[in-house]
Amino acid sequence: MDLITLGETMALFTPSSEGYLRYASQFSRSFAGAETNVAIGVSRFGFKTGWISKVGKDEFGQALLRFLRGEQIDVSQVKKDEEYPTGLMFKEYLRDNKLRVFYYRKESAASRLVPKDIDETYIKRAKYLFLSGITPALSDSCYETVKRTVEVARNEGTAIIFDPNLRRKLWTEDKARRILTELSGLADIVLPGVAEGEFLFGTSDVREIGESFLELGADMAVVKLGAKGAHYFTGSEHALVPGFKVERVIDPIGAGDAFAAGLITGFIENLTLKDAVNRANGFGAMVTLVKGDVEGLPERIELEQFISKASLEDVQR
Ligand SMILES: O=C(O)C(=O)C[C@H](O)[C@H](O)CO
Repeated sequence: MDLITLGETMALFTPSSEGYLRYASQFSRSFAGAETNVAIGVSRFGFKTGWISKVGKDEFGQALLRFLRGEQIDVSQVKKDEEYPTGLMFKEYLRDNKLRVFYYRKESAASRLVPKDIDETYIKRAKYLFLSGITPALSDSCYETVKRTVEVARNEGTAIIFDPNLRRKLWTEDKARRILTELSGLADIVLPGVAEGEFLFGTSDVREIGESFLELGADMAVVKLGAKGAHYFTGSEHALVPGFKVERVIDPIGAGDAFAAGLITGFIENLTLKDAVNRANGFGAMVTLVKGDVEGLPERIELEQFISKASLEDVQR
């Protein structure tokens, strides 16, 4: 297995109209979950991925598993909960590109994950483990499950990639800061945005943020700047890899997950760090061109065309 992930994915309802959700009557249904977004991105590049979770024994759970199998993701480690449902999420598009999300995930099947749901041999078989700061926010037992997974990965040499993915709606600031700091220090590679760095360390200085993650114990930090690109930091290297120009952002949600997916494909292929971050920037940019979290995740040929077109435009400028 090249990559495994652990987390919650919900049925996502997107209204066909703009304005307050109270007035919306028609929705399209897809799925949303940072960890499956990452797995889908890596899988579309031809690598073997798996997802560990729980879904309800309900129609949305069934649909989700069918969708992920269609993306070639191994779902053998997904349990079906008899009692608790698959979580739901709604998006609301307001004026001036303001977007709100509403969760119906309290007491969801995934929030009932417990450490004994983790098959240690499955973690051992993977090269990379991707985790986000969303999962430990779901419940105390999810936090314990993440901790156990991290412990197994560290013992077995599976590299841990952690995106703090701060979700303020899910927990208190104090708890979020304490647990995100703890998990960042246990990861090999951390992928924060500047806002998350500021939340954890009280500074918006990119260099200070990158170095603070290394001081916590990570081997590498890649600080994402959105369209401007990303800075990578290791003990010996630090550089900015500029992002790609995008004419019009259609939907920025999922760009961070796409970035993680692109970076992981680069690591699997042993690209140089600069090339891996450049690819990650390409993934992130491409996802914003299309509505939805995963609809814009590229296949290899599409990414190559996107990057070579962007380089050509740079040369002509
Ligand atoms: O907010 C969450 O919990 C999600 O995982 C849903 C979103 O689609 C995801 O975060 C996008 O990164």
